[in-house]
Amino acid sequence: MTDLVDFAASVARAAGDLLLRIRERGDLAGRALGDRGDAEANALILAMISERYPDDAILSEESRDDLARLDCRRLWIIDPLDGTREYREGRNDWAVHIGLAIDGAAAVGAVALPAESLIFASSSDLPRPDPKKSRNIVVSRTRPPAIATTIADALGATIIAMGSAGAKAMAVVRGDADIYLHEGGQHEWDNCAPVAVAQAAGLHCSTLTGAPLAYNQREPTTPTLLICRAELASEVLALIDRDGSPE
Ligand SMILES: Nc1ncnc2c1ncn2[C@@H]1O[C@H](COP(=O)(O)O)[C@@H](OP(=O)(O)O)[C@H]1O
Ligand SMILES: [Mg+2]
Repeated sequence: MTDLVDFAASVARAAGDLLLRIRERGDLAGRALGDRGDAEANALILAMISERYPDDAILSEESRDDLARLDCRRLWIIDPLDGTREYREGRNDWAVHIGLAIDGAAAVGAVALPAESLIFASSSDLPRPDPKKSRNIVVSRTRPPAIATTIADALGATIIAMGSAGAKAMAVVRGDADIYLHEGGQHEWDNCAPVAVAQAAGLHCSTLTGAPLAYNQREPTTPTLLICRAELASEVLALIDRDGSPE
């Protein structure tokens, strides 16, 4: 497994460096910048994975979905640029996701936060921050879930809006936040690598009903997402249940 984790991290690093170079060139802006970053990072990632692991299937946000993946035990699930909006805006909260699902579970992952020169991988040397007295909940900048307010009120927590599923999940891994909540749907590439890293860091990962997250599904979507400190999971899930299930 170490080889796979190191490889995922090296791919995330290479794609992140490329995305930084494209943005720093300064010749593109807005949608054109996002499109160029998506396309070039995707091409680099696909080339690196297919050269090293030619028998593995790949699911990418930026490539046609080949359903032959359903017959493969191993599926690389990649988002070359998660938080495209934030990348285009010159912000730091965007990420590269390199995940590997094995038998439908998020087994290996690397998440790069290139604008912060950080890479997180599903290895054992992840930060294990101590719980703080004050609580933070990270949510989407553009699609904050209504349930976050109920949970923030109950826990006395502060809601922080941030772009990118990877950046939010890594905020919990780093200890900057305690809970990441999402509803309204995502695709498997938005959360496979972040969940692999979060699980390796000992965090709770599930849907908002507490159901396990599944990967390499025919329809590669995730209804809702909860990533939080393990000791908060039952309280948060009970609050969501009491409020009325979002699914
Ligand atoms: N309701 C929804 N349906 C599909 N994808 C969603 C979604 N809400 C968020 N996402 C995706 O999840 C990622 C993180 O979103 P957010 O920053 O709002 O939390 C984004 O990925 P991309 O930037 O790769 O498109 C976004 O497109
Ligand atoms: Mg994404």
